[in-house]
Formats: sequence, C-alpha cells, structure tokens
Amino acid sequence: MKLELKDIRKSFGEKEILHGVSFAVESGRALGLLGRNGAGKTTTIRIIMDVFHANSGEIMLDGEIFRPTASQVGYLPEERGLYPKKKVRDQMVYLAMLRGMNKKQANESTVKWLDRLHVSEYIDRNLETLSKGNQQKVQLAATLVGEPQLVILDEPFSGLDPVNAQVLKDVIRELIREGRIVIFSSHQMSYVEEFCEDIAIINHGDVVLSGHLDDIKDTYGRGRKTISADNYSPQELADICREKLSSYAAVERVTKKYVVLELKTQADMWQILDICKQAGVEIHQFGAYEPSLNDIFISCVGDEEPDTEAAKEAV
Ligand SMILES: Nc1ncnc2c1ncn2[C@@H]1O[C@H](COP(=O)(O)OP(=O)(O)OP(=O)(O)O)[C@@H](O)[C@H]1O
Repeated sequence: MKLELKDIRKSFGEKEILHGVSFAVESGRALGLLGRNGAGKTTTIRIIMDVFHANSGEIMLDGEIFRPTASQVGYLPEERGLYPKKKVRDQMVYLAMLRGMNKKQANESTVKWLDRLHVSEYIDRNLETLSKGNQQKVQLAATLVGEPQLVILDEPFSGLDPVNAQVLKDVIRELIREGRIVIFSSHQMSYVEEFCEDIAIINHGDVVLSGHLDDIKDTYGRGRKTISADNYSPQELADICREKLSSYAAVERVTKKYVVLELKTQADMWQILDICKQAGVEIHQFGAYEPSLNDIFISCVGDEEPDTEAAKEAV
C-alpha cells in the first residue's frame, strides 16, 4: 500500500498554513514526519484524517482518492482521546465496534492489545486511576484495537520509562513488519532514526526535505568533514578555520567535540591539513562526517526564530 499526499494547501482564514505539502509513505516502511513547533505537522495529519478539509491537493491510497474510515485508520493524537472516568475495557470495546468489529471480536482485540502492551491487569479500571505511562499504553492499545492499516502516532513515547519505551518499540516494529502504513511524528530524533526509513521535514508549511533517510544522510555527509584539535576547543578551532580556510571550506557547525566543515569544490584535503598545521593546530581528528538525523534537522530548520505563537503554545 502507498499513501500519497499531493500538493496539499490549507488556510485558516486569510493565513495559508500549508503551502503545497507532498510526500509518500509505503507499507512496511515507516515515515517520520518532522518539523519545529507550529510547522504544520498536526494540520497535515488532521487533513489525512479528514478532520480538516484541504483547500486544494489530493490524498491517494494506491492511486485512488483516499477517504479515511474508522476501520482503516488508527490515530494516537498528541492530546490523548480516551475518557478518564470510564473503564478501559468499555472504551476499547466501543472503539473496536465503531471500527466494524462484532462484540466478540471487539472483546478479543481489546484483550490482545492490552496484553501486548502489558496493561491487561487494568482492563476493568477507570482510565484516570492508572499511572501516566500506563494510561499512555492504554491509549496506544485503543489506537490499535480496530487493527487499522494506517497508523498515525504523534509523540507515542511521551511519558514512558525506558522499559515501557522498549515494549512500545517492539510493537511499532511489529506494525511495520506486518505491512501497515506507519506515520510517526516526534521531536525525539533518536526514535525516528530507529524506526523510520523515510522522513519528511516540514518547515513553515513547506516540505523542505523528504525521502529515504539513508540517501539523505549520504547526500548530506558528502562534501563535509569533521575536524578537531588537541590544543584548541571546537569554538577556537572554528575561528581559525574561518580565518585561514575560507578559500577551501566553510564552517558549517560547531559541536561540543568537533567542527563540521563544508568543503568547496576546489578543496584539497592535504592543503587543508597543511594550513591547519601551519596555524599551529595539533589535529586530533580529520574525517568523514556521518550526520545524525538531529544534525540534518537542525541544519534544515534550526537557524530561524521559532514560530512565536506555536512556541508560546508549547511552553
Ligand atoms: N484550527 C486552527 N485555526 C487557526 N490556526 C491554526 C489551527 N490549527 C493550527 N493552526 C496554526 O497552524 C500552524 C501549524 O500548526 P500545527 O498544529 O499543524 O503545527 P505542528 O507542526 O503540529 O506543531 P507542534 O509540534 O507544536 O505540535 C500554527 O501556526 C497554528 O497556530
């Protein structure tokens, strides 16, 4: 299965929030939907869910116009949706039946998913009497109880301790292996890197980067080198590089451990090393740059002021 968003535009009043968002996600390969606060991720997800109508653009599933039905889509929203004062079992059975199961199937699926997420002992408790992490796992079980083919998870790891995070990681891997379409939205890049073969980064309502994560890392690492010194801090070394290497390389970023250099086409490695040595730099390391998703994200969207309204909301 393949879900495709094509040139989605969305305005609220006069203000256009999405300016032509396009990306594709295939079953068996999770997509990480990334962006800073206020970038437009939730709006995009709500359009996929048909909560909002796009002003223009199309969503296609295997080449046909996609019309989400409850049975097809499981959405774990950031603001969780279950009722605190109702029993876990009753809510989940109700949801499963809404998604087309009969009572017996709904009961079986409820037991299966609570068990899979290690929260079956709470089946007859009101949701509000559970700890935050266990509530989170029940919310996830409720997202999956209808056995959806398209699973959209917004910050699914929030509030989980490392052991529970591992349980959830195993479940997400299973969902991907079973051939479901998984869209995963998170600000925690390490999780996205663990699960997602593909990413789409949205910035101010535009997709600024999308595709296969390995290819993106290859492209991004090419033409960049890291350099560090025994006798200078990365910050001091960056100043030296800016002054002495400007014909060969630009300082792209300075981390706690090293400086990332973006090489110009005429750059000669030996010459760079030579210039550094002549400037008194005792080189500790000079090598290939293997960017993390976090590096790529910051380089794509990190050097701007945050959306002030969204930043306020996030506080
Ligand atoms: N119902 C609405 N009416 C008006 N503006 C809205 C509405 N929903 C979202 N917006 C605006 O659309 C922009 C994108 O918001 P959205 O919630 O999609 O961002 P996000 O990427 O999900 O952010 P976060 O990571 O903070 O959840 C923001 O400027 C927000 O204020």
